[in-house]
Amino acid sequence: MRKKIAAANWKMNLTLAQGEQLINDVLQAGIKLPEGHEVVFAVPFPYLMRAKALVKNYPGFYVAAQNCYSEKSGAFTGEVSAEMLQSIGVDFVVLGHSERREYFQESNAMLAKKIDLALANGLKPIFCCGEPLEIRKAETQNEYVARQLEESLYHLTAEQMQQVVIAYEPIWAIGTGLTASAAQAQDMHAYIRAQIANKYGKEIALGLTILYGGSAKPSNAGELCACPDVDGGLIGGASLVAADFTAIIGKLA
Ligand SMILES: O=C(CO)COP(=O)(O)O
Repeated sequence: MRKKIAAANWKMNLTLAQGEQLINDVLQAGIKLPEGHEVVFAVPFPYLMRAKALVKNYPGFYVAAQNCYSEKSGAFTGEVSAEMLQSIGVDFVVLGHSERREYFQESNAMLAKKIDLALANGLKPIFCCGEPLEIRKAETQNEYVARQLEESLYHLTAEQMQQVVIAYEPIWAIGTGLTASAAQAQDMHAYIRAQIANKYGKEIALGLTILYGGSAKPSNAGELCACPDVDGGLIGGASLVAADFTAIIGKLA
């Protein structure tokens, strides 16, 4: 059975005190995670060690970085390597978020290098893909996402692919209040799984966790998570409110 994941992406929000409070509120909510369900907090770099210490004794709770650099080490002032993240006990790393692609010019090729470094350092990549509005309007979203997968992931071995989590985040749904309908999410998730099956075989595709992201909230998470190919969510705005994120964790099906 593939893993179901509720991942919080705080982006560039919250002070350390606010973040600690939020994690503690979620941990204290008394959630009993069923076998195979995981919760991930993708927090800003300066909070990673603290976040890891907070979740350490809670099975099924993990931390993620929101990025890492595409080179191993060296003279890259201000950047953070995958090895550094591993050295402080980080579990996952979000790679290829559309905000990084747009504001920091991250290309599919650069992301392929980040994926390799993450995997080489024992980090599980949460690889984000998804189309902008004009592509959705032109109904070419499948080709667009297929290319993102191909150019950043298809050099991986089958064994490496098993460590990857994919997050489908249609850009037009991020932070806009516009959610993909359950049917739109299911269609794309099924398409992604079929692409992975073509490349890596059915078994690996069936084991792949594919998250949905884009204005997910307690009121729509149940319907989204009930889709057969939606294995959880990568949650932005609603993950900043403990009660909302806790409610979404409860909707993992
Ligand atoms: O980008 C997202 C998660 O990575 C989604 O953000 P929102 O949930 O705020 O739309």
